[in-house]
Amino acid sequence: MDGDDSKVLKGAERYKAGVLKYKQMGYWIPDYEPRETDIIAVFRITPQDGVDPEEAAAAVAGESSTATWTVVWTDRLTATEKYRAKAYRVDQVPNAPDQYFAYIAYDLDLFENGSIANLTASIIGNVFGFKPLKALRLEDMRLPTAYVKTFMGPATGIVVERERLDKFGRPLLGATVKPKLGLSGRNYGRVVYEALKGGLDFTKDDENINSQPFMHWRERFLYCMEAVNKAQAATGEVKGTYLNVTAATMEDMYERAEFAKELGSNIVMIDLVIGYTAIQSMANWARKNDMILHLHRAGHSTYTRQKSHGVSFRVIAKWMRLAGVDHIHAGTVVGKLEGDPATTKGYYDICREEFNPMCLEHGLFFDQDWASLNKLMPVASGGIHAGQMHQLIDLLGEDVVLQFGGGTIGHPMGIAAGATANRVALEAMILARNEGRDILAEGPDILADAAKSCSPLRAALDVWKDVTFNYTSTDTPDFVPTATASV
Ligand SMILES: O=C(COP(=O)(O)O)[C@H](O)[C@H](O)COP(=O)(O)O
Ligand SMILES: [Mg+2]
Repeated sequence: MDGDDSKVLKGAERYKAGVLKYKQMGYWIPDYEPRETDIIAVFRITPQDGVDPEEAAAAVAGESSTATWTVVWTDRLTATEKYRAKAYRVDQVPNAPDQYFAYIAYDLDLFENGSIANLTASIIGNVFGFKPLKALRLEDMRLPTAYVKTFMGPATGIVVERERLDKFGRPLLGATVKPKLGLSGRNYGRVVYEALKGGLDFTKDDENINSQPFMHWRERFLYCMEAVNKAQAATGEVKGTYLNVTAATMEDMYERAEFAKELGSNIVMIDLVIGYTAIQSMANWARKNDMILHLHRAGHSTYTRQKSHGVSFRVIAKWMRLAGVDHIHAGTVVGKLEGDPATTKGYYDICREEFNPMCLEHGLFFDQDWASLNKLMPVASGGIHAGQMHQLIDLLGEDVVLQFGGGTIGHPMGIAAGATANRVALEAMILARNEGRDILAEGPDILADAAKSCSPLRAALDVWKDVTFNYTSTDTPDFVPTATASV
């Protein structure tokens, strides 16, 4: 094409058969002011060498909305200017000369109401394999109220979950049953009973426990619910165990969920790998059946962890709040798995706030109003132990489930003692916080004092005292963090 190839072409020139730049086709509109009802996505783009970043942004807008590689006259049968996504801003990423943040606005009419599958087919569809880009990452999205309101949101929500469990003013405590695979139903149920009787609120199936030859699902559900009922009778507290209903088909998942309900379970669990449509179906089921729905984010790190390509977990957290799960694994900062403090704070805010103000330091690129959707309980899990209680409460706050799998079941005095150590550590720390003490600075002393009258806590502190996971985070914010982030 001759002349200025960054200008939007008009009339006959625009619709002549052939190939045009995406900018010429109208996908780069630098003076576009997004409408209140537009969905906005910010992508991190790494253009191929020699590709103009604005053209790359326009290409992303094109391929994630209406365009193909060549001019098609059938565009003229549509309200094409409305349906074209519009790249309107490109900023260099701080300290990454080959990367750019591209802002793209999408008209609401491009999307079906209440469907994560439909949203994602556009926003993370073809575009991630696009040749002019070396890499592409979806960093954040602004979801307009008009769109948020087409979703049901969390089936139960934090407020109602606490009321059903009759537990207030402190984080909830859980544990993932270990070993992850291989226990028989009877032994599995014993682990659950010991952990709940010892002081935990919840136990949980691990992500990969479904219905294997060593323990079929009905066997697990029967022994687990026997354990829950006995532990409730022994302690006088409400207890729960996340029964993982993840299975090969929706029919199997419904069957398992119905059986969990029949046995009196207050919670069921699914894995992120079941897919967005299955998650939304299970959220609808949970809402109709007064069931808390726990989501384990199994698989997310395959596409969330690397900064240059994939989808940020903050976007997954937003989609999951829309989709309607009640619990979501959101990181621990101090544990065994990836979790920068500032980035993690952004995820927790997405789960728990009514309104997220823009906060680049925590990776939040936009204001986000949650329009009265229920709050989603974040779950901190993965390599944590009682000796970190002060850090966990300081970093993650009160509306969170703290899950100690190895940190309960690996206790030298047994599973119930492991649970007691965690419960005593938690209650000592909440009491100290409520008395106005500086728990971050005084945490180790508070724990040591509590351990004087609790030998299980003493043993936990002794055995895990030196365990930390100090590695450099991969997924860090690009904008200078403010003082130490606490959620
Ligand atoms: O099995 C565990 C934790 O076990 P343990 O407590 O013994 O380490 C969970 O699968 C991880 O928390 C998942 O990670 P994330 O919560 O980051 O999704
Ligand atoms: Mg696990």
